[in-house]
Amino acid sequence: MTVLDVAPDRIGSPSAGPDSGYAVEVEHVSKQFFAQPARQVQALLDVSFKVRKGEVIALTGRSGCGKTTLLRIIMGLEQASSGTVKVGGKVVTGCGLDRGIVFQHAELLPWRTALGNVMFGLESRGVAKAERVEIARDALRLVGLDHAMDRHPHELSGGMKQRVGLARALAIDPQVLLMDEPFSALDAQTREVMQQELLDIQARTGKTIIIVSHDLDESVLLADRIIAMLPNPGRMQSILETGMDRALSLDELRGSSQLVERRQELWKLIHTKESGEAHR
Ligand SMILES: Nc1ncnc2c1ncn2[C@@H]1O[C@H](COP(=O)(O)OP(=O)(O)OP(=O)(O)O)[C@@H](O)[C@H]1O
Repeated sequence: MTVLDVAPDRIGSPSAGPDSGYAVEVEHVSKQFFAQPARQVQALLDVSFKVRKGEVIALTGRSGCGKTTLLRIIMGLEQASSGTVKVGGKVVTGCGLDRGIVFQHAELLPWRTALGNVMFGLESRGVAKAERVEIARDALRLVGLDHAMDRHPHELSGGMKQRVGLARALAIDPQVLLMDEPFSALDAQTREVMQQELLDIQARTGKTIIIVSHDLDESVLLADRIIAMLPNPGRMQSILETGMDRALSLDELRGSSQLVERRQELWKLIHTKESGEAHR
């Protein structure tokens, strides 16, 4: 047992809002960027969906369909031009302790150890030092880095760095874990190991997870539901239930006909033309 299993409010939870029963509610979110005075990019147009507590959702689509922008808006790193996002029934107005984020590259502080990096996020949140150490150790154990807590980033492999990034996000015990292409920079074998570990951690902690991925297999394997998105303007095409049997390991699912069928279905959805035809 770790602190992450047993003490959800150890670090302090965000002020409670009315509980809608959903972990995340995205309501009519649009986003325009004004890249140059005369050039407006419609990164997102009227995106709405709800995420149940403990659900794993993938945001998938071709390059430029607004996946990262949507994740950043949910995180509170970017403001929607219109529409709202609620987390635990509370409108998002900026970053908060109820959300943790993992990026494609962990961006660790090079002068700090793995433990020091995980503790860093807790420092700015005013957690007492003894408690910081304990929570950071628990988080690093959860991601399988018991043996490497005192190593600096240059002594860690790519997969280990991503594990530290995951531990850093989990240490604040967020209600929702947001992940932006977290495994795409890893070699294929490490990626497969980490995908399984993520689902194991999810099963243990019950975290709600929203993961951005352009990898269709990864989306189908990890998610309960997939938000299929289209570009120009960035928008939702549809929501696909993956229906994967969670009693099976990812290794077992990788060889299944169900995965092949769902991947093909998803490919068609994200390559839909306005007319409804699929193109290559
Ligand atoms: N800060 C910004 N300023 C101007 N345009 C932006 C900005 N951020 C994103 N965009 C534009 O918004 C659109 C959506 O970008 P976003 O990065 O969210 O897409 P994505 O689906 O995550 O793409 P990829 O899969 O290539 O990472 C793109 O056209 C992009 O060029």
